[in-house]
Amino acid sequence: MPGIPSINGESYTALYASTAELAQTTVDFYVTTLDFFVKEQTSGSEGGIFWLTNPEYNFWFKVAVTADAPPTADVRARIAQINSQLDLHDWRSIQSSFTLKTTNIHVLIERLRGTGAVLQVTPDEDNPIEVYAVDPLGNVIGFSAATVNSFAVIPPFTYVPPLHVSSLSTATPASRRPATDLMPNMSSASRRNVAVMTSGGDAPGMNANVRAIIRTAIFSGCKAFAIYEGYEGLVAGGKKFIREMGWEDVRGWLCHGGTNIGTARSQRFREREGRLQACKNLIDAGIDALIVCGGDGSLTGADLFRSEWPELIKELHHRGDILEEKFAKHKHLNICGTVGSIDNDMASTDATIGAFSSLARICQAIDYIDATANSHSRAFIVEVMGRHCGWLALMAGIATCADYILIPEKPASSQEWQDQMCSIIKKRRDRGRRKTIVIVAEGAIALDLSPITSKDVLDVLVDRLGLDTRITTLGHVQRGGTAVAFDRMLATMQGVEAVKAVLECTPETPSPMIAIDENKIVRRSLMEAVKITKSVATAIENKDFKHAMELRDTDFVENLGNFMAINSANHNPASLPEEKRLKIAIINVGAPAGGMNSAVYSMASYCMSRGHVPYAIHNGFSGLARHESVRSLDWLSMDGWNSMGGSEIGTNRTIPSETDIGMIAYYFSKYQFDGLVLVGGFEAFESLQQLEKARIDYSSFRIPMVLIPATISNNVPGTEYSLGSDTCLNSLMDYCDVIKQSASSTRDRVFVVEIQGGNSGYIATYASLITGAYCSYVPEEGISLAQLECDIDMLKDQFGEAHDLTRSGKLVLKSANASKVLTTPIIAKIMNEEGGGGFEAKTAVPGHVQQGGIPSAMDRTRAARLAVKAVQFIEERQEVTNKYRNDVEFVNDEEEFKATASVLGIIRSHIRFSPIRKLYDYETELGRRMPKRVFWSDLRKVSDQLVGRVRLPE
Ligand SMILES: Nc1ncnc2c1ncn2[C@@H]1O[C@H](COP(=O)(O)OP(=O)(O)OP(=O)(O)O)[C@@H](O)[C@H]1O
Ligand SMILES: O=P(O)(O)OC[C@H]1O[C@](O)(CO)[C@@H](O)[C@@H]1O
Ligand SMILES: [Mg+2]
Repeated sequence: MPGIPSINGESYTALYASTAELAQTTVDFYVTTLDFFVKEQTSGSEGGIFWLTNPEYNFWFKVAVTADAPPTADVRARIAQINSQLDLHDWRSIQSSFTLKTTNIHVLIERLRGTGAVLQVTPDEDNPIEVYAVDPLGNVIGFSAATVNSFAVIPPFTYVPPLHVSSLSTATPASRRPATDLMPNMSSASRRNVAVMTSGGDAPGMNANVRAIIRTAIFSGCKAFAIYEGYEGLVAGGKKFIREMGWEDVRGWLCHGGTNIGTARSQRFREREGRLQACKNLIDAGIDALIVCGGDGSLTGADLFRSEWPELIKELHHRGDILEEKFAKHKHLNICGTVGSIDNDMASTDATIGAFSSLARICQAIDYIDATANSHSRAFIVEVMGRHCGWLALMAGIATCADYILIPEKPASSQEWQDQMCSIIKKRRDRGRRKTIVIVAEGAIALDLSPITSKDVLDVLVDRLGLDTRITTLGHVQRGGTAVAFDRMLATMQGVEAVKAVLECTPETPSPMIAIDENKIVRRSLMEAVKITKSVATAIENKDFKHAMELRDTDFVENLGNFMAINSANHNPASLPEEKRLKIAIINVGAPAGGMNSAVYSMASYCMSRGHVPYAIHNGFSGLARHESVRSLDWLSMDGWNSMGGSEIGTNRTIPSETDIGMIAYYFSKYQFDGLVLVGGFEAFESLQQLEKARIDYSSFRIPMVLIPATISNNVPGTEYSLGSDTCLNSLMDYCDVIKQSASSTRDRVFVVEIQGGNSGYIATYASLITGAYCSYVPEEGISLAQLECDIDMLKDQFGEAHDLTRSGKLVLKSANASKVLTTPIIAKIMNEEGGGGFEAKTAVPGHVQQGGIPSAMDRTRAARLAVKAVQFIEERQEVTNKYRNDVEFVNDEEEFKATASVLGIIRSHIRFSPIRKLYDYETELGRRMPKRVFWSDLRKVSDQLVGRVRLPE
């Protein structure tokens, strides 16, 4: 050991790694930069971040050291001083050691040696320290966050062969570019051979899931395998069915429908003998982690396989089919489920991969049928899939305003459903509706569990109502086509999380299933999820329908309640007594966004079902101030609005202060509104803030007011989801798919696509993730020349590697506001200039096409859910606003009163009402019209990771 000099006379205790570790030295590393590092989300954490590099292999990684201590000026100064002492390009100058001392810890980087960097750490007694390595994209890798007390050794690096060769090219100077192929990741002991399979009915998004799993596994230093033909392939085994996959093998898969690795319904796997063979095949292929993407059946099979594994392997060992060494190595099956099925019938997750794509197909078909039904004044019975689950039928019913739905979860006696259906349809027809749509889930049943078929429904409509009726069975069209934006995102994020999960699992960890809870990707217990799913079937078999419904996710129950209420509109007696009925206004503010019409329709219909009078304020606040544009909404005039884009009641960006707020207050008073629903983006947010502020002067504003965020930019503080953003992503995705196809066919072409979104990079980031764009430039990051140069170099390399032989079109997405100087045409010009003829760059500007035409099924159904919640909020807060209606004194101070003007948002796994005052004062960057915190930053890393983009350290 060389002597350890002290810096600035700091004292420390030196502890050394085992000499065995040091003896394995193969390459020297050196510190290239040293920065101050604040660990995100842990207030007061601090430490140092170190970039280590190995010049020979062009490989970089970071070591971060943090401690729970507030960063002091003293610490910052000391780190800066150490920084200045380092010659960043001469490793010899730091051959000897240096010390970092923060308020709580000493960190000594004694020597940075080939197979591992030795960190020596002396923690303050009460403050254990987290030491971990992160890769060049900032992901925590191999050496997971661990609490250490004395020292930590970054495990040996493994040279991963360059599977995505293009990012390995030496054309870019080694000093500037980390090679993502050479991830150090984990010790060989913890490296895994990760396999993925798809099973059950194919579902749009399965390919995105497989792509994410394969690439994340490779990125993490694992070998990746695909098992072809589902469990059938697993039972058959061998190289034909269990194939190692490379980075390039899944290129372009994001936009493919179905599953490229095949799927099956396997009888053999249902037998123990088949599973025994599957066990052997997995072990023979050396696979030690299996990710199954499938529906309830597939995951039930996976759970059974997991539980039987110890017995299966023992039997194989006993028979002599596997040797001792393999028996010891594979004692535990590391398994994980990603839920892929159009049926959305798996418990513990809000959505399965493919369900929203299927819903989109159904809605599109019903939109088409609507036109012909309307023309002939006919009734149509549309039969949809879903097996024993009514989710598709229910959500399609909400999205298309169907007249009636029949689903397995809500069986009724023949008499009951026939009477109810006929009564609703008759009243609607009497009111002038020319068409009738009934959606029948294929699993619909009556109380005695006998199936209700489309033909049964047809007979009733013909015999009792005399309607000219047709049946349309949508069939496998529902499973076809490319995945919608949400499914591509869900599948990708689930894939990334699944690989993380299998790498983190220990034999003690219960097998996970990757789920989504509102807007958050979460891990759930596979066993639990399977258990609950099974109990739904059992409850139905036992005719315990109430319990079956309770076992479905809460939003299923909520959506069903909403459908029933909205559907009854003003045909049934109102559900509230006279004295509780209100006058509620709705207004659209800002640019048009998909789902605005559905929000108005659902709000008005729900109001009618309760006995409230819904009013629409047409043409925004300027419309109201100038033209008294208040109209009550009648049911028939809103017929068909759900499938229409834009805003039928008009919308504009005027906020109250820009028009006559006194007039607005006057009209609120004249119409005696008891509540206001605003639907819109940042202007709606500002409008709500101004009305809230003006409550002190105008008592007519002392009513509950709620904002449903609706903007393609998704930049409203207090929510992670705005209506219209999904529609926008889908239209942008379709646009990008077409552009990419053109670029790929022409070969060697890059399209720089200009994306809207104001100062929010949300759309560009998500679009990049779901289209497989090479990169996105967003306002939050700006565009550095160094990064642009690096990107151009990488593109050049990648096109160079492709040698014109493969489909090699690329997309670069650029938010219009990412840079004032580096505009879209200029970026394309620079690319052409600097690309050295290696590729051609062109621009594409989708402009307002991004607002989308017909709103997506997700925007329509979420609009309905949020609109009902908004009305419920207004009902619930009446008492509070009444209390303060004449009490100016409290208007400014009372928390409960302030909270009656709120934003209705989805935040991670919660639906939340956040008081506008709190959001405006503390969580908004007014100048940039943005929330202070964006929730999607991590997604950018995933995006980069999945296309092998190299990100320079900031
Ligand atoms: N109880 C079980 N035991 C063993 N294997 C099972 C079990 N249930 C299902 N599987 C396996 O999973 C395969 C797929 O199951 P299933 O046909 O129910 O589709 P799924 O995964 O539910 O997807 P989807 O419903 O979307 O078609 C089956 O063919 C079978 O091989
Ligand atoms: O494609 P298959 O094997 O006929 O199965 C159809 C079934 O698969 C699903 O599409 C998915 O489970 C169900 O909705 C439908 O009942
Ligand atoms: Mg199923």
